[in-house]
Amino acid sequence: MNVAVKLTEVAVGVILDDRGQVLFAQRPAGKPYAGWWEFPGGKIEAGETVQQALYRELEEELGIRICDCQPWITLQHVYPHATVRLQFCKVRGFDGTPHGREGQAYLWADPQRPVVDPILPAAIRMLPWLSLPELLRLSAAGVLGVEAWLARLGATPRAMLVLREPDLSKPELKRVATAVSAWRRATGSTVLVSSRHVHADWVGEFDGVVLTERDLLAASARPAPHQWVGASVHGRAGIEHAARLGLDFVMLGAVSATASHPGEPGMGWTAFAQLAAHAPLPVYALGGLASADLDHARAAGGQGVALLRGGW
Ligand SMILES: Nc1nc2c([nH]c(=O)n2[C@@H]2O[C@H](COP(=O)(O)OP(=O)(O)OP(=O)(O)O)[C@@H](O)[C@H]2O)c(=O)[nH]1
Repeated sequence: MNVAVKLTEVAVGVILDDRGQVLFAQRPAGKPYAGWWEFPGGKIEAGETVQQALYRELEEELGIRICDCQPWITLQHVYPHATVRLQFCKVRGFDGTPHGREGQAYLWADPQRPVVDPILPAAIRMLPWLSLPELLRLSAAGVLGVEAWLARLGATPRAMLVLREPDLSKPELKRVATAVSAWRRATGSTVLVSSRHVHADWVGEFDGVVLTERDLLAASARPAPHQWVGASVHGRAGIEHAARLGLDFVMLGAVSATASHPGEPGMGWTAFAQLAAHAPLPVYALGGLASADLDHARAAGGQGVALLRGGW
């Protein structure tokens, strides 16, 4: 028998300050999971949008009026008391000073060292994702030329880089990978390698892997032992499979027309938003973009932008 599950819709605010700290609130006595820490928010009432519900909840709970709020992650979680669909939004701007109007404790903390404990199971999944940058750079030695790109890499401070070079010869790849390893050590950067290169002996030290969509769809488990695992996807099937495997992010594209695929129009921001704003993991916009597109990506529910030519 198919029993319909009642879904409780919840709007959640991941409120960020200029130093990257987030605001945690403690669930008050009398509620399920009393004493556990969470991000502020609450149930969406009939007829409300996510943003309207969050505006109301944060004013009621914390006395603040949000003015910069974007969708980020949507996920379902089954608790003994309810099945919830949580729509996490990033809040980067608000008026007023947060104060616990319902007597609950709250505090600002670094999401990588949150000091509060215990944190609700569905909220804790956001913490590693909060250390992902908004700008992901894809190596561009093949499109800009090896020497030109290595010069630009050398002038680039700490960043998250995906090494993906489908068009270089083996000796060129080895030279690029050696330089990338040295840059990684010198700047404390994070380097992820495309799954098309991951078994090559030249690859050097790196921090994670980005699966091609083909490798993603062929995988039945998250590849071990990497700190970060992402995937490159073109639509809903890829996003859903990446979420099932517990990956950290996807790059979704192409959003705009790209020089790599002349004549093919991109999916555009509307289609990107329909997928990204409902995705259960962070989604970078990819394809024909520049850092000036970051505002579009944020507004569309994206984690940020992944840049090839536009990143250098
Ligand atoms: N606000 C919030 N709720 C979360 C988070 N993570 C998470 O699983 N939830 C779940 O989402 C649901 C939110 O319901 P709530 O009881 O806080 O909502 P509310 O303030 O409207 O409560 P009320 O109807 O009792 O007044 C709870 O089941 C809670 O366990 C989170 O980070 N923030």
